[in-house]
Amino acid sequence: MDVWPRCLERLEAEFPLEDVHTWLKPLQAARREDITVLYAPNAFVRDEVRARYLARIRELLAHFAGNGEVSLEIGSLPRAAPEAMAETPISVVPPQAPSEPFAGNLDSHYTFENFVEGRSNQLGRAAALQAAQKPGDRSHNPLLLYGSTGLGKTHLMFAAGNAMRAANPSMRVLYLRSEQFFSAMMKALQEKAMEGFKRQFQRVDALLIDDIQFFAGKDRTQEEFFHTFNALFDSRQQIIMTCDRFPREVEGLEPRLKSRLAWGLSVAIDPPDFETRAQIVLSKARERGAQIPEDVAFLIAKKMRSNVRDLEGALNTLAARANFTGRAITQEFAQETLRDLLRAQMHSVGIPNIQKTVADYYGLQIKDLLSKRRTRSLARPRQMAMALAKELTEHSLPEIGDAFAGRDHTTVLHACRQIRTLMETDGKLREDWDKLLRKLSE
Ligand SMILES: Nc1ncnc2c1ncn2[C@@H]1O[C@H](COP(=O)(O)OP(=O)(O)OP(=O)(O)O)[C@@H](O)[C@H]1O
Repeated sequence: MDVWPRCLERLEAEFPLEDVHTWLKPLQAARREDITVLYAPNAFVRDEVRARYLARIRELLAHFAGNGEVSLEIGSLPRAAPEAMAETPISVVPPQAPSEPFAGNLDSHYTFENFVEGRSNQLGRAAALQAAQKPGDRSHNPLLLYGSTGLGKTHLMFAAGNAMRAANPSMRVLYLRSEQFFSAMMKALQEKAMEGFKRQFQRVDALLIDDIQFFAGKDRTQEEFFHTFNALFDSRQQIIMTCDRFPREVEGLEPRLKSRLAWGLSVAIDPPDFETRAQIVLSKARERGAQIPEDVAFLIAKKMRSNVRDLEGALNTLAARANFTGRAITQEFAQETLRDLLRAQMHSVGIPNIQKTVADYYGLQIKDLLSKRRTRSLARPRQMAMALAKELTEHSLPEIGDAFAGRDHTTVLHACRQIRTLMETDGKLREDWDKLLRKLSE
């Protein structure tokens, strides 16, 4: 069946590599009469694929095979050995004899070496490195990396796990998405096998748990996780977790769990700045052997601000199209290929949106922001809003000036310079800038 590899190639360009490896690569495809049958190795994968990818798979099959009908089943192709799974649903730790080395389930692709460091992720990287070098040390146990989607939290978590195993190959590092913890626990409950479920964690030296916001509202899972957490913590096993926001802001997480999560070190990962974004594009291009000129990397970095996954998606689209058409990746080619993607990004933020966000952030009215009053409590937020408009939109300085009650373009220029200079010395202002950028990029 040659249609599935082509679909998979597309899916690889569209979804994060880690997800493709976990959910899509393990699928096996066959044709039955006129429909495509996809075999998932277990119910867990089947359900995840159904929920997250099936709609897109249907579209791609319709495109490549002329028929998008698909049946998603559990099983494997006759005679074909199913691919090894990164995880099994009930036994979260791969089964093995005590004397065997721990197989682990880390994605070895994600390392510190291929993580591009910038101001936005410097602390997170340093913390993950520390955890890797001194696992279990109270100064960074548990380590919690938080920030919005696609900013490299999972990458850093894997990098820490891989570094632990590189330094000490016998180290047993287990990676679990929170959904996996949940599903395995539910299954253990149904099968009255909770003791076995709990025991598994005693065998690991470090536990990496991704996206703990998923636990919100799931009381029994939280309780179980709480006990697992305590047991690991007490015996000085390193715990690394990620969350899409600061846990205190996650509604539906139990207070005692929230407080426990904050025991060690919590570090925010912010959206990368322009230079870091450009470096990431260049680094990812090198990794996949694509020839991307710097000006194209700058173009992508300038237009796509919110998340690294989107940057990667843009790069993958370019590389795939260049491969397909045999054309070189130039500025013109990139503009043409990414036109819709770039337009969608630009639409998302306009000057009125920036003014409203900044006004709300500082507790002001928009009319104050636009007024002629020059008190410092108004002037600084106003400058911030202008600088953000320059950073986030394609509007010229005179256009931005116009949108701020007809100010001159030199005023806007001054605001941009002022904010840039202050950011070097004023930590609070820098933090405001980062938070506003994050809000506007969501
Ligand atoms: N600084 C960076 N250097 C290199 N690659 C990066 C960097 N930041 C993010 N990435 C890449 O971006 C992609 C998304 O990152 P990752 O999956 O770690 O995000 P995340 O923050 O865990 O998102 P989510 O909350 O959605 O799980 C990955 O392919 C990762 O390698």
